[in-house]
Amino acid sequence: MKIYYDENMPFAREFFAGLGELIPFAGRELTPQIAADADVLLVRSITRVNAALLSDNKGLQFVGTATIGVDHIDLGYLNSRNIAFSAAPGCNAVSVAEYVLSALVVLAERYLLDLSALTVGIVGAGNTGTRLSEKLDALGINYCLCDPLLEQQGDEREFSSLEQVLNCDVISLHVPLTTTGEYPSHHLLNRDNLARLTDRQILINACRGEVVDNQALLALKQQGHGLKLVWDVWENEPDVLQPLIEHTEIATAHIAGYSLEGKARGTEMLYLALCKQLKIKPNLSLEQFLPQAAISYVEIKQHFDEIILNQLVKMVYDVRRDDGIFRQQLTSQGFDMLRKNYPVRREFSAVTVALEEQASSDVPHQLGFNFPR
Ligand SMILES: NC(=O)c1ccc[n+]([C@@H]2O[C@H](COP(=O)([O-])OP(=O)(O)OC[C@H]3O[C@@H](n4cnc5c(N)ncnc54)[C@H](O)[C@@H]3O)[C@@H](O)[C@H]2O)c1
Ligand SMILES: O=C(O)[C@H](O)[C@H](O)COP(=O)(O)O
Repeated sequence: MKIYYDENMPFAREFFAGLGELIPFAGRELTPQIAADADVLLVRSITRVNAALLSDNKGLQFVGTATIGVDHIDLGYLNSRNIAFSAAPGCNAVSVAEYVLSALVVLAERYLLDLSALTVGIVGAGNTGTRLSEKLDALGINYCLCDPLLEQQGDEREFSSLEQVLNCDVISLHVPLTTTGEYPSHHLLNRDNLARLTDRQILINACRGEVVDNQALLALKQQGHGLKLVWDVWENEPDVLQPLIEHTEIATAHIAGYSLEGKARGTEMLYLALCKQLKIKPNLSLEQFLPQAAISYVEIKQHFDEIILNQLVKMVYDVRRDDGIFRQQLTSQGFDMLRKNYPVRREFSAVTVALEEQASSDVPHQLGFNFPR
């Protein structure tokens, strides 16, 4: 069995070597000719899987994407050919939530904001929006959720309309990119509703670039609008709208979900899905492969407070590192290379936090850090 896999998929060799012959490919360079003899095709979001790519392939049995988003996959086409498919829902939701949290901590310090006095509007209350809301709960930060689809399905959480959420101090977008259905998200934020945002608001896009009209946003910023932007995803990646960068507070190369755990969980989920498809009992798990974090144990010797918490968050992940790399190296490296060479980043769960008075605070644990046993 020939298993083609994106070279940017951590631990692919470890997980799939026992299942067939492994052939790596560069995500944007896969052609119909190369893909012609694949039995299994494992991609990430930069490979468009559709009739054009699979025109020469007659034997494909399984397609997997080690990502949450599936907007690069023609699901109808795979279905029409009876090709099994699996995505990796939730694999990097924690990673994105930690990206947003790091951005909030950095902006709070930059502008002397009291985070506990702000309300965060979360658009899209699925895996990522929910992980973010849990972390905000841990910190006592208010939030509103907007997700008309979940609301219609009877999800019991309290929901707000998009209109209401766009009044929040922080707006964080976590929807899939869709162009059809009752609530398409393409240009969900457009010239009209962007213009209604105020100078004091923060807009975070870590879902898909096309959810916000980037040209309209640039025009607004060029008129001197004070809206603060945290921008991880861009319309038309990898050819991003470069003039927008100077108008952002934090700009990154679509890496919000790029914690080692987030990417590797995607690989593990595809391994499990492929084993199921092949009716093989899985015998590997991610814990076997994840290395210990470079800083894996922290002892806090004084009363746990907001200052310590902010230091802790930034110690594990300071989003300014990725913002700096993006601004300095986008031109020389290119968007895709920045992503390919992304430095290791770990999730809070890779770090054990010991408090001298262990009972003094539950916050680190609720935020996702480990407690010592
Ligand atoms: N920047 C990154 O690295 C990164 C990482 C992971 C995911 N993403 C993107 O974020 C998206 C969301 O991830 P997720 O894990 O939460 O997905 P998910 O499918 O678990 O949740 C998405 C939620 O959005 C809701 N939704 C759909 N259209 C909506 C609309 N118009 N208005 C409000 N809500 C709407 C859905 O009902 C669903 O509950 C993914 O589809 C992916 O494109 C980006
Ligand atoms: O949809 C997702 O899971 C994320 O956007 C993911 O981080 C995309 O990463 P890529 O497949 O482009 O490496």
